[in-house]
Amino acid sequence: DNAMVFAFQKAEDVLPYLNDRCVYLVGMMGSGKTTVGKIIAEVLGYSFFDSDKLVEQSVGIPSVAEIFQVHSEAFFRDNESEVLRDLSSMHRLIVATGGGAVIRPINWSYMRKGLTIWLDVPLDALARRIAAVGTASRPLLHQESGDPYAKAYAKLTALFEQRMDSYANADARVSLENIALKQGHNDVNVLTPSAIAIEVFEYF
Ligand SMILES: Nc1ncnc2c1ncn2[C@@H]1O[C@H](COP(=O)(O)OP(=O)(O)OP(=O)(O)O)[C@@H](O)[C@H]1O
Ligand SMILES: O=C(O)C1=C[C@@H](O)[C@@H](O)[C@H](O)C1
Ligand SMILES: [Mg+2]
Repeated sequence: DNAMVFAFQKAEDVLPYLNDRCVYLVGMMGSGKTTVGKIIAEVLGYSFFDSDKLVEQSVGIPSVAEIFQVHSEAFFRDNESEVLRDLSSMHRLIVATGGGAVIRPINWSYMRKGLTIWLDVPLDALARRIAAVGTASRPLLHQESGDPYAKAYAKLTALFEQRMDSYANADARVSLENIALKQGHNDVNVLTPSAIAIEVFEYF
C-alpha cells in the first residue's frame, strides 16, 4: 500500500540519524509495539525482537500467561530484565518491550543505550483492541467472566495510573490521539500500523 511505499522512503532519510542504535518501543498492552515494531524493522532493514517472546524462549515456556501461572510475575520481570540487558549490547535492533518493562529503573539503564519511543494510545482504543482478540494471552487483564471490554478498560486504567510517569521517561511520545487530530480525524482507529511507523520516524 501507499503508506508502506512512503515508509520505505522515509526510512532511507532517517537511517543516518539512527546511526545503528537500537529502538525500544514502550507502551501499554495493545498499544501496537509488536505490530508497529515489525514494520519499522522491515523498512529500516533492522532486526526485530519482541522481549515477551525472548523471555518465553529463555524460560522454555511458550506463553507469558503460563510463565505468570507456573512461576510468578516477579520471575517474569527478572527474566525480562535479563533479556533487555542482553539486547542492549547489540545494534540495529527494533525491540518491542513488554508493557510493564518501564516500571523497573534498571531496564531504563539498558534501553537508554538506544532510542526509546512511547506509543501512547487512548485507553478505550486499547480496551477495544484487546477485547477483540480476548485477554487469555495477557495475564494482567484476564478475567473469567464479565464484559471483556469493560473489564479490560478498568484494568488498563488502573495500570496506566501507576505507569504513566514511567512511560514518560521515553525519549519521545508518539500520541495516536494527536496524530489523528492532525490528520482531521477524531478516531485513532483510522491510523494504520504503517502510518504510525511513519510518525515514529519523526523522532529519530
Ligand atoms: N494501528 C492499529 N490499528 C488497529 N489495530 C491495531 C493497530 N496496531 C495494533 N493493532 C491490534 O491491536 C492488538 C495489539 O497489538 P500488539 O500486539 O502489536 O500490541 P503490543 O503493544 O505488542 O501489546 P503487548 O504489550 O500486550 O504485547 C493486536 O491484535 C493488533 O493486531
Ligand atoms: O503490561 C504488562 O505488564 C505486560 C505486558 C505484556 O507485554 C507482557 O509482558 C505481560 O503480559 C505483562
Ligand atoms: Mg507485544
